[in-house]
Amino acid sequence: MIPPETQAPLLRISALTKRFGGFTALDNVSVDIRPGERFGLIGPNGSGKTTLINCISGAFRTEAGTVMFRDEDITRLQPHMRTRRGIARSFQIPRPFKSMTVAENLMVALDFAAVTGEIVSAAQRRDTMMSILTRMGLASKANVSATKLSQVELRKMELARAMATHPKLLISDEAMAGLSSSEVDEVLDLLMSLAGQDITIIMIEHIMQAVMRFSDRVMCLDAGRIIAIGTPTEVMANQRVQEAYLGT
Ligand SMILES: Nc1ncnc2c1ncn2[C@@H]1O[C@H](COP(=O)(O)OP(=O)(O)OP(=O)(O)O)[C@@H](O)[C@H]1O
Repeated sequence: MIPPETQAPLLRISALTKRFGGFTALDNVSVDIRPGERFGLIGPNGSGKTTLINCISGAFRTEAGTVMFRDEDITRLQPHMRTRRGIARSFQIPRPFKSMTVAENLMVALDFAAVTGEIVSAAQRRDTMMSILTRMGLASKANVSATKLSQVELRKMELARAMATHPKLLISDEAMAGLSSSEVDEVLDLLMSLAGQDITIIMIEHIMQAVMRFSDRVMCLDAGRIIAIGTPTEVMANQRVQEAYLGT
C-alpha cells in the first residue's frame, strides 16, 4: 500500500489569494488534500473558510493562485464543470424545493449531475435515487414532502443531493449546526460511512468534538491565513489556534 503522504493529492491549492475590494479574505493559502482524507476546516467567524470552499467549488474567482483537482488545473473552470469533475458541496442552510417530495428533490439533483449525451433510463435513475436515499437513511421518506422533514433529515437530504453528483470530493459546510448531540452523532456517522467509500471529505464545522472525531487532519484559518495544520490533537494544542479560535 502507498503511504498516504506520498500519494498524489486529490486537491492541490497553491498560493490562493482572494480579495473583496481592498480586503484580503484569503492570503496565499496552499494545501494538499489526499485521496480518501477526512479533512476538517476550522477557524473563527470571518476567517475565510467559506471563501476557500467557494474558490474550490468555483463560486468565486481568485486573484492569484491555482486549484488543481486530480492533476487538472480547474482554477478557471465554471462551477458546474467542477461538479462534473467530481466536486460537490452541501450547503449550511438546506434549500430544498418545498413543493416536491424527497425523491423528487433528489431527481432534480440527479438531472443536474447527468453527463450530457449519457443515456440513462428512468428506471436506472430511480434505482440510483433510491440507493442514495438508502445510504443516507432516508429511503422511508422518499415520498414525503420536503416540508415535512425534521432538521436532521433536511441535513441528510442536503448531503444526499450532493451525493447525486457522484463526488470524489464532498465539501460539507456545517452540516451539524443547530442539531442535538445525538443528531450530530447521526450525521457524523453518515459522513464517516461516506468517507469509507472512496470519497474525500472536507468538513467545515464549529462543533469541535465533531471535528476532532471526524478528521484525519485539521486546518485552522485565521484572517485568511493558515495558522495551523496537522492531526486534530496537534491543532487543538496549538497556541495560535487556542488564541484565535478558542479565545484563550
Ligand atoms: N462576497 C463577499 N463580499 C465581501 N466580503 C466578503 C464576501 N464573502 C466573504 N467576505 C468577507 O470575507 C471574510 C471571510 O468570510 P468567510 O465567509 O469566508 O468566513 P468564514 O470563516 O466562513 O466565517 P463563518 O464561520 O462565520 O461562516 C469575512 O470578513 C467576510 O465578511
